[in-house]
Amino acid sequence: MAIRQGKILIVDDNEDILFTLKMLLRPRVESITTCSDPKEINRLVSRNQYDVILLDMNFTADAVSGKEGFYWLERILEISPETVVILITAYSDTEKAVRAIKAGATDFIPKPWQNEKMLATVLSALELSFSRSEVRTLKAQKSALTTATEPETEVIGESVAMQNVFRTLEKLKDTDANILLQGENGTGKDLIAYTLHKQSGRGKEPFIPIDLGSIPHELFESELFGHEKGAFTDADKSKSGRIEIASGGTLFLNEIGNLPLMAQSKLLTVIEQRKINRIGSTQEIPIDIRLISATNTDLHAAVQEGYFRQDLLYRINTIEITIPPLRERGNDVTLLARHFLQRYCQKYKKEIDGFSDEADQLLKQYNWPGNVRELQHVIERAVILSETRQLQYDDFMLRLPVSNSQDKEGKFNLEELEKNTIQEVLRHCSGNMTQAAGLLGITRTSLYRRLEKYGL
Ligand SMILES: Nc1ncnc2c1ncn2[C@@H]1O[C@H](COP(=O)(O)OP(=O)(O)OP(=O)(O)O)[C@@H](O)[C@H]1O
Repeated sequence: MAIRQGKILIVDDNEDILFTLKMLLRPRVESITTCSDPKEINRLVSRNQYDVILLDMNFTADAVSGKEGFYWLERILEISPETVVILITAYSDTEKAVRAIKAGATDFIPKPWQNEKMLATVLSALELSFSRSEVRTLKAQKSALTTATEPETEVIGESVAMQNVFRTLEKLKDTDANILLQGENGTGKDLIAYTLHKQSGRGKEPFIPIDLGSIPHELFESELFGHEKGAFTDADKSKSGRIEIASGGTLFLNEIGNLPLMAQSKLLTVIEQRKINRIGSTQEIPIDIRLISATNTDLHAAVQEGYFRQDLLYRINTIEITIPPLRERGNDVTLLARHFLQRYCQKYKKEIDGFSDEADQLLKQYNWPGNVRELQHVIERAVILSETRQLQYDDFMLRLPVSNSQDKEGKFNLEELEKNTIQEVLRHCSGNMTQAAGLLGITRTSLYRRLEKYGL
């Protein structure tokens, strides 16, 4: 007969009973812990996530009333409200049984028990514990779904570069292939990932994003894989990870290049075996996810440099899509600028018809190191500050030494422009990194990366 997954704790001060129960349950249940001293309950339950606890009602201090059993039942449910507790007693009566159930026990077994009945009760208690855990996962999914904001727009673009992207997206409509989106910050990778999800057969299932660029390294694994109570110092509750929550739908791993090597190998195992173990648990949870990843770094170079696992890259990049930077999208800048102008005029109840010629020229000539996100911020800020019916050059606060940045052949030197922009913005923000990153429309991490690159 199959062994049932799950962790059981048996608490009874009679060693013979502990031994007999262990022998009875061992062939059918994966993990059994016994304990003869109820004072150990606090420690054990705080550090482990038991699915079911079999608890004696009468210990040596008071052999008959069951008071101790009720006391320990309360303690257990205080520490771990999700645990299924079954009470066992030699002095059973209906009144005690009713009290036990009211106090939160799931079942009540009189001593001496019949083996078959005991086994059936324990197995259905395990079943109940797993259903409860499924309900918790569904609740976590629901809250992740309600907190994940839906994009306010569809992907806008008429340039050749974007039309190529749209053609690839169209081909991927009915596939479940793992996709890697590559592109600079703010180019629209999040938005495209969401669009891919919505167009797929999983469109009605959850889309669960996780931004590996913004969560602290020490939380990566617990965010991704979840954890059991007691798995580490601060783990006072069990928690489903994002992979588990995304099951049935799409998991979007943004800034996957930030994943440390240790977590990379765990992720690889998850993708290959299609199951996960929460941290601190041996229980395997089957998962069914479509994976979309995004990065602003060159993962192939990271593989060469030893920062990224090649086998993982091959798993996540069945199809690789490069999202072009805004400066390579020609007239899309104007198209997007008009789109954002309309949106923010509505939001801030302003009446602005368009851009002055000078402002229009600036939008076209500017380098947009922070891409669409930067354009969006620039327009929003300009709409808020503008006092005229047309947005003016000065409203954008983008005075760039554009003409000085032409190289000998008369072409714009993009790196030079980016460096100048960063310097200008840093001066403008008096060196405040968070503010500067916000104005540039990039994350603080990528601002630091660029400062390092340009030796600023
Ligand atoms: N083609 C587009 N049409 C309309 N809006 C866009 C487009 N591309 C990006 N945006 C908007 O620009 C903002 C930044 O886009 P998004 O967050 O998708 O970029 P990203 O590449 O994922 O950035 P990061 O690398 O920093 O995570 C969002 O508000 C998004 O809705």
